[in-house]
Amino acid sequence: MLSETEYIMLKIGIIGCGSIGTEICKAIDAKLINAQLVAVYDRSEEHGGKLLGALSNMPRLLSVDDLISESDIVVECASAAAVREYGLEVLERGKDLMILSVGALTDPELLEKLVKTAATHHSRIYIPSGAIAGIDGLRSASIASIDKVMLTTTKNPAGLKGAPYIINNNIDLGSFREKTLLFEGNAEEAIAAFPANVNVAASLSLAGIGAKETQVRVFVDPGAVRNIHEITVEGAFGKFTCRIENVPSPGNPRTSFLAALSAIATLKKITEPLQIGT
Ligand SMILES: NC(=O)C1=CN([C@@H]2O[C@H](COP(=O)(O)OP(=O)(O)OC[C@H]3O[C@@H](n4cnc5c(N)ncnc54)[C@H](OP(=O)(O)O)[C@@H]3O)[C@@H](O)[C@H]2O)C=CC1
Ligand SMILES: O=C([O-])CC(=O)C(=O)O
Repeated sequence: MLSETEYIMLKIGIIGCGSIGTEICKAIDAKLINAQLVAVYDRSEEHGGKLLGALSNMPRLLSVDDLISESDIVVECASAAAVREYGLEVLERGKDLMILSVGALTDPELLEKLVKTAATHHSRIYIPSGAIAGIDGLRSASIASIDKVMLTTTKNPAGLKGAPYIINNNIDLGSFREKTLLFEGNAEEAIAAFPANVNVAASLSLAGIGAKETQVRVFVDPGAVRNIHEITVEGAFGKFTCRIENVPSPGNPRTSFLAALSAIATLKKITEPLQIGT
């Protein structure tokens, strides 16, 4: 947990130097956030080196151990495996943790361990809204009863390439000529099937009624130039629907640009006195 003076200049360490990590680092470099980028880490030396080359105020490329020591908050933007490998250690050492690979938290044991560890060590876990809007409304709505949360995701074949569901079912992504339903299930099943494509299903689950009750549909559309997420929530408050047409990141067609912007906005929120939104 940060003291009042430390809020003045948050020390950030980034695990994962891919498309989201790069955008966050560039935002800190451009002084969009009142924070210091102290260290980055990536298992790919190439990605780490490329990122450093794109920054004017170069952070250090450190081991995870040293990165945690140097940081007030560690931002995971690598993979669900990275959450499992490093999440607990960050929190045990009293540092805050931001998680982008939210799908990791559909494992109830890991979620419980992380939350308990954060509570014991007075650290916080931040989950940005990521590539969707509507998390604020869902959190408010979930104070009363919720009857339904449904996510419908539509991506171009390039945005679904490499997913376990595609590989295990021998799906030829090049064979689709029109928008087609590929998958229907709950958020837990969706994360297992598309771990790098529907982390947003995990965020919705955490904000709402859990991964078993949150419904997910995944469409492939060869004509889609954007990553589209449609969200329907119904409950005691009434009903809302939300449709986000995301521009994919240039470096990773699976990941929407909004996901990186959301992480940047969350870091800004941590450093600023005025807190807007639920
Ligand atoms: N919450 C949300 O709304 C969203 C979440 N995401 C998730 O955020 C994460 C980052 O996305 P993105 O930046 O697009 O991903 P990228 O693939 O562009 O970058 C991830 C980087 O992290 C590295 N990496 C992966 N696992 C580890 C590990 N265990 N230890 C160290 N480095 C690791 C990768 O190396 P290598 O190339 O060798 O794998 C790669 O360099 C992903 O898990 C993605 O699924 C994405 C979009 C939206
Ligand atoms: O970026 C997106 O559109 C969503 C995504 O990949 C995810 O939630 O994992």
